[in-house]
Amino acid sequence: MLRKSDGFEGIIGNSLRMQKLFSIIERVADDGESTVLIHGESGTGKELVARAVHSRSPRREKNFVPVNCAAIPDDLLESELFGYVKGAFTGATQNKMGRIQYAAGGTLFLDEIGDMKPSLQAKLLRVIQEKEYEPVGGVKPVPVNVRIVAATHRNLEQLVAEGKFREDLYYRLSVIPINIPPLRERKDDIILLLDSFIRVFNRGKRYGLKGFTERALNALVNYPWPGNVRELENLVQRLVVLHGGESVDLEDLPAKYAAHAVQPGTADRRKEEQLDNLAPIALHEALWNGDGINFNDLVDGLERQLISQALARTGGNKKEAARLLNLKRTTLIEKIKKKELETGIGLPQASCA
Ligand SMILES: Nc1ncnc2c1ncn2[C@@H]1O[C@H](COP(=O)(O)OP(=O)(O)OP(=O)(O)O)[C@@H](O)[C@H]1O
Repeated sequence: MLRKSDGFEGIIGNSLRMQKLFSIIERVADDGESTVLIHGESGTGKELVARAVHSRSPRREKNFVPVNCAAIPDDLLESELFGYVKGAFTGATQNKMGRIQYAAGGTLFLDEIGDMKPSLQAKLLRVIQEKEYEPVGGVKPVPVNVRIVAATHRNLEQLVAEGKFREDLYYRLSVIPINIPPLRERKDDIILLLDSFIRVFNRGKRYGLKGFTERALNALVNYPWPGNVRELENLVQRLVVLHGGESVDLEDLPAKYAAHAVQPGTADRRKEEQLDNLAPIALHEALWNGDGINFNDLVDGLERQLISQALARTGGNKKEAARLLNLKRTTLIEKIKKKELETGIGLPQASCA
């Protein structure tokens, strides 16, 4: 069973980076007004984060309106966003409400904001600064109260430097920047995500996917996931269809994933790498904010993750998990009880053959 700490508003993750992200979302949502700029590679969950900001905010009773600026042709985007008045152009036989108006009182999510053309950037700036806009063909400004949450996978600062994005809009948008780390920088979340999507895609299936062998899991954890969580989600969906009723072994994975299998003899090197990696993870600068850190929570979170991952790798076998963790079995059992992990262990037996 997934525990509350394994995710937030449908965003799965319990790595330290994600825990930090969840607490930022909570603060930002409480504020309810400031403009937010979410940065992250494709498939990292930018829309999920934007939805979480909305549904935790005082605006939650009003609409959350997503607009993908890259998916709508430039000439249509203006009337989509701002609406138009009757007679504005041939074919405008009646007034049409724009998505900004539809989001009034709520949140307008502008995905791929880096693709917005300069004339629209100017109109958007007016919405943020003056809280008003003019529909296409309109002469009277219309007041609107909307929170703008924008997202991009591009480097907006660089676009500003290249003269492709308005500097004043950039500063207005990035009042609160939120950065979503790519999956390869939070590998601790991979097993949790696999488990979570297996549950989702197994639902209602006669023969659900049983899980992964340790060899397969190792390859997936090593893989760099350029398409991030979306790619992982798609892979699990495909495996559920192709291997329902079985466990997925290394040979069952598509070649590009299987190519990341751990070669025999590299285990010791990996252990050393893990030790080397531990310090930067634990001391990551992003953890620190003005109020300092919550030492006990962070240490507890790290222990929970290590225990859940060891249990996942051993199909819930505590003796084996204790061996992987180099802990006494009794110490591990004590920790599991103390942390109430007994019924909520990361993966069910079935998820890791
Ligand atoms: N942490 C997560 N937990 C659960 N599902 C996730 C997570 N991150 C992303 N997803 C899922 O991955 C898919 C892509 O997420 P989303 O559309 O929010 O990403 P995005 O960063 O906005 O991508 P793009 O930039 O390509 O639009 C969705 O199906 C979403 O539900």
